[in-house]
Amino acid sequence: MKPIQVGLIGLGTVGAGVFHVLSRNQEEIRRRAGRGIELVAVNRRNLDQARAIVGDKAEVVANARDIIANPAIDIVIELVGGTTLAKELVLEAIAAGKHVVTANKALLAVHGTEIFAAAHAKGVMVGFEAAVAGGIPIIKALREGLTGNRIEWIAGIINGTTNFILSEMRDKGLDFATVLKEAQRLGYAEADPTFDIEGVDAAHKLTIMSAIAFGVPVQFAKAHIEGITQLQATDIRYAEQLGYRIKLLGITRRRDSGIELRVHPTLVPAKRLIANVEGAMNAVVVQGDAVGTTLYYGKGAGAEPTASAVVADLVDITRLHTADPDHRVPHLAFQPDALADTPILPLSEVQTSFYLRLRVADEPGVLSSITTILAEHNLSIDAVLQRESNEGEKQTDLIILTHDTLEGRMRAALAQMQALPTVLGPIVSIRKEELA
Ligand SMILES: NC(=O)C1=CN([C@@H]2O[C@H](COP(=O)(O)OP(=O)(O)OC[C@H]3O[C@@H](n4cnc5c(N)ncnc54)[C@H](O)[C@@H]3O)[C@@H](O)[C@H]2O)C=CC1
Ligand SMILES: N[C@@H](CC=O)C(=O)O
Ligand code: NA
Repeated sequence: MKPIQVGLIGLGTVGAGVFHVLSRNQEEIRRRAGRGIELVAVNRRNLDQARAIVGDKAEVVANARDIIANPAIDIVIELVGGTTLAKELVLEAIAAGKHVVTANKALLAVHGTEIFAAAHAKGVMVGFEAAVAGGIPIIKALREGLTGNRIEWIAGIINGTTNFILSEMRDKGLDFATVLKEAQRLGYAEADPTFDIEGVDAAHKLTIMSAIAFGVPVQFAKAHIEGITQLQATDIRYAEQLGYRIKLLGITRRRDSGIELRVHPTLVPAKRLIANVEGAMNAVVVQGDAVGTTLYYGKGAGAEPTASAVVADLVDITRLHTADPDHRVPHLAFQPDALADTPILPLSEVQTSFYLRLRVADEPGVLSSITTILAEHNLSIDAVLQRESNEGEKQTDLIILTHDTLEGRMRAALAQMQALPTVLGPIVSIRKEELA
């Protein structure tokens, strides 16, 4: 049978990885897919650089739209990034009856509903395994491997740049700016690194996983997003003393009243496997009612790890090419007419526990005035750590770990504690998850 013909738009880091993996593993891929997969045309802004990568193995075309218009091409790979041109290209490819593979999480988190509806109507597939946690087959696991379960929650380290920054700050005592530069040099960071450090990239990926896990549309605009820019080395150290690590987690959890969708620095017990995921590695924990806890770990970024996922999607599409849309794996796991309208919860209704650090006057009665406020708001304390003050010092740090509560209650208590004359600086609060 004739090989399936593929065109690639955006031959950058990931695109070059796709070219190399497809070339290197050609024969094995053909045996798995039942048909050869041939990259016949590529496009990138700089044509000479494109030629330097593919040589005479694929045609370099000057206009991306020539790939979409080519009737011989069955699958278009979109790897240009961003949400403007990428959206146009993906929708045009779908309209032209092409299957699409993309690694673009920003595009799908924001415009996924429109794109998946267009693909379903046209009877084509959109593969996006590479968009979440790069090479880790988490979309496959959620959409296929775990379909027997009611998913309860997902918590993941899904941004390599920020995990690398936190690891390096903790292990080597380096400052934030130095480590960010290193992450950029190593190619982990997004073109605009604020997407990484402000938690936006993680929220894009979390939004996609949440939709698949709970059968709701993608709703990036409702995600609560905090990055790591406000995190201080002091809190990383105190957390360690209490047996916790601080990780930037994406958490989505089913509650009776709705779905939590949040990205923020989080204290995680140091004994959990996910607390020990270091550097640019990614890890996702999924809790299903039947399977219990499962953990997926691996490289969430980089040319070939990400290409591994892109090529897996090409194989899937090749295998499903002739199946009609109603009998394919649905884009968001649930059938498009079976998506639920379960609300995404406002932050005040999120349930979590807290680490608090208060700079307080070192005098009698301070601790009791604080615990009284916590008790008034029905907040119960899990542990307290008071740093011994040095002789002559008139202030000290008070660290409190709480049990689970509603975020809204904690906000009200924080406002009251902050107003105490004995509380001397802004109170630091970081959410804590036991993940068990
Ligand atoms: N680099 C990584 O580790 C990962 C990247 N992704 C996603 O994969 C996508 C691609 O990322 P990278 O390969 O890292 O980016 P990149 O910047 O290395 O590559 C993008 C390529 O698209 C080309 N391009 C941009 N605008 C174009 C236009 N108007 N016409 C033609 N070509 C154009 C650029 O010249 C460049 O070669 C993005 O959506 C990114 O978020 C996803 C997972 C991991
Ligand atoms: N910038 C991202 C790259 C992959 O998605 C990250 O750091 O994880
Ligand atoms: Na993946």
